[in-house]
Amino acid sequence: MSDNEATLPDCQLYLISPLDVTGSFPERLTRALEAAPVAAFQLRLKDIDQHEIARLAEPLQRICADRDVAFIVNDSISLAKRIGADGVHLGQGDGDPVEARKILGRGAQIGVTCHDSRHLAMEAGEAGADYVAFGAFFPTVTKAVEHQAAPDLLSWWQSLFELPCVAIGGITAENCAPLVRAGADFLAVSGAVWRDDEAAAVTGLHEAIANARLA
Ligand SMILES: Cc1ncc(COP(=O)(O)OP(=O)(O)O)c(N)n1
Ligand SMILES: Cc1nc(C(=O)O)sc1CCOP(=O)(O)O
Ligand SMILES: [Mg+2]
Repeated sequence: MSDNEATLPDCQLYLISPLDVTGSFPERLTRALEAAPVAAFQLRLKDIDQHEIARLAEPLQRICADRDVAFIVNDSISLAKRIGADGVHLGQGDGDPVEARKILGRGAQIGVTCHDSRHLAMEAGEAGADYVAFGAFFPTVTKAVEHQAAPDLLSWWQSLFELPCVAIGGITAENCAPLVRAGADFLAVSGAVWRDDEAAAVTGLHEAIANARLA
């Protein structure tokens, strides 16, 4: 192990779903999860009613469970509860982490979007979140973003707090090194995985993380 590797936290992949998980998506998810280690998968669907999301979630949840990948639901505490997800990701307008903890229990993984804000992240930590998410680090077409984060936010967080931090927004194998080297515990990635060959993309990200830790 190099000196750099010893001082950096482990950095794991956290995949975010595309908005369409119908058709061949379950096969694509399987390929992605079998290409290289992935820690978590977030089901991020928009403008679809909860019954339909629950129906779409079922095979994906099974694929994740079979491979020990945490299955996180975006936006909705009630949906996470209903389908027995491993956790929920909450944006600033999506609900209270304290309430999520009461409803989902001690074992649930609760993540909170903190944009580029140290204050929001400390608040989320105090509210009992299991991770804080900072972003967007790079331009993204997956979502219209209003906040831009820089790697020094990750270094600052890492130097002061034990709570894991997630980096999100436009992350690719080509641009992820500064985030890994700044101490991101997880890289959350959507477009770079699903826009083309998902297995090659996951392998590429995994290799890029390993190389960044060695450099
Ligand atoms: C890991 C992770 N980080 C941030 C987000 C963004 O959440 P939010 O701000 O609620 O925006 P939407 O994803 O709901 O559009 C996320 N989903 N996951
Ligand atoms: C869902 C999401 N939240 C962001 C934030 O900054 O909070 S950026 C983002 C999009 C992530 O997808 P991609 O990897 O395709 O950029
Ligand atoms: Mg949200």
